[in-house]
Amino acid sequence: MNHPIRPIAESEFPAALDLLDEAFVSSWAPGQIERFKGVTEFDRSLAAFDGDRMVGFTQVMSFDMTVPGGVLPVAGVSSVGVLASHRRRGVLSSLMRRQLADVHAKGEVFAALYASEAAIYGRYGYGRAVDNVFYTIPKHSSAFRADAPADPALRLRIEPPERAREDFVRLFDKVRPTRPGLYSRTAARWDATLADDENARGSAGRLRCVLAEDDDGVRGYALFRVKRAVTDHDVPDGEVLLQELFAVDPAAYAALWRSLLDRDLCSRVFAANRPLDDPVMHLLAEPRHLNAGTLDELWIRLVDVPGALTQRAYSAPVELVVEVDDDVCPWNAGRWRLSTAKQTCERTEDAPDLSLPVRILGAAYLGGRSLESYRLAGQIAEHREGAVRELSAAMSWSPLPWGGLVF
Ligand SMILES: CC(=O)SCCNC(=O)CCNC(=O)[C@H](O)C(C)(C)COP(=O)(O)OP(=O)(O)OC[C@H]1O[C@@H](n2cnc3c(N)ncnc32)[C@H](O)[C@@H]1OP(=O)(O)O
Repeated sequence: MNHPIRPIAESEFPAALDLLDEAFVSSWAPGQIERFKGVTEFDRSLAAFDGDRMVGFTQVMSFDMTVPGGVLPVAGVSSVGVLASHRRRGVLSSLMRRQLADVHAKGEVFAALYASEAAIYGRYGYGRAVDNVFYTIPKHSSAFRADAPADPALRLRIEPPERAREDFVRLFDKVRPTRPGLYSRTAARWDATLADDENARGSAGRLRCVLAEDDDGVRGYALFRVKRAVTDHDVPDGEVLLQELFAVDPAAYAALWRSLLDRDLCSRVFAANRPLDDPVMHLLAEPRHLNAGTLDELWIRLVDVPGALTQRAYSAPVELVVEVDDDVCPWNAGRWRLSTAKQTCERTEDAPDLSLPVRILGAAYLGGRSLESYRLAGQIAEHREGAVRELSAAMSWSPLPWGGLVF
């Protein structure tokens, strides 16, 4: 192998920082380095070397991720970079193969990542599993429907975020099992989420929060920043930049949104990353004013096809033979009989009902991607009429998947 690969020691962390700085053409701010170190698991960090020079890097962060009907350990792949001097020589491919073999050996049945570019990871068996939505709601068009939920018992509480951290953690952990894609946050991940130094603020001002609660406790929270601005005519024109908003019931959810949309001195709310089925669109009297766009969010790779398929729930019963193509993880390749009634997925030599690349199973795994649409795109071969629709219906899930926070 041209570029040997091995896990790095903690003493090699500065070299990894230099490499990522160069690969992403970015600069580390002091607080950022500590936060990044806090979420780095050195025994799960891999580097490729040219002599004693580190030329490629990637790491796995260990999470629990909600899947349809349960919660499973997942390998969160992050911080992938190759020096510009060593690109397009197969360094990334070697790192990806080694990483997937390690994940398989550890027993995690799937891996997840956020891609910097959508063209990179399909070749390694990752499928585009989640789309998110971003939108800008103008305050002047933000009226809610008359029947929007309201609860007079709810109160709003404003706090500096660091004082409400325990409330966020408790509330988030209540919401996390309810939506596929949401994943566990360590204390270091919370440190990064609540980071508020100059670098984290940028031009958007300090991190703020509002909580919705009643006498029994917190029912939701929103984290946001406010970018102050005025028009040429000195009219207040600030913008609320929503970082995250979670609530355990519709009235708390509506109250939090209302408090963001109604802020004085602001003319709009920008939400950069929300689930495709975000309920706010059903609260607005004129939802066209969401000004929405979509982007790919989580990419999912099934590392152990039978393990992954038997450890999620299904929306409809199905029994069929799936033929999987997987040259990166050959242990997945071949024919599998999936039976949701028996909750089994076993190797078989029977004729397949459909054939597909492993990336498409990954795309559908969290329940947010229609297999039928891949068939219509000519990427699934159907050998028995209706088989793709059956599997597509069984794998679909509500609510739609969403990771919510880039790792
Ligand atoms: C989860 C994350 O961390 S996402 C962040 C990814 N990193 C970045 O975007 C940082 C900047 N880019 C880089 O560091 C590098 O260009 C990388 C990591 C994207 C690619 O590394 P390389 O070592 O050049 O990739 P490698 O040579 O193994 O390429 C393998 C294949 O991927 C293709 N490929 C690599 N990068 C890209 C890209 N950005 N877009 C499309 N195709 C790509 C190559 O053409 C090659 O294709 P082939 O197999 O058909 O020949």
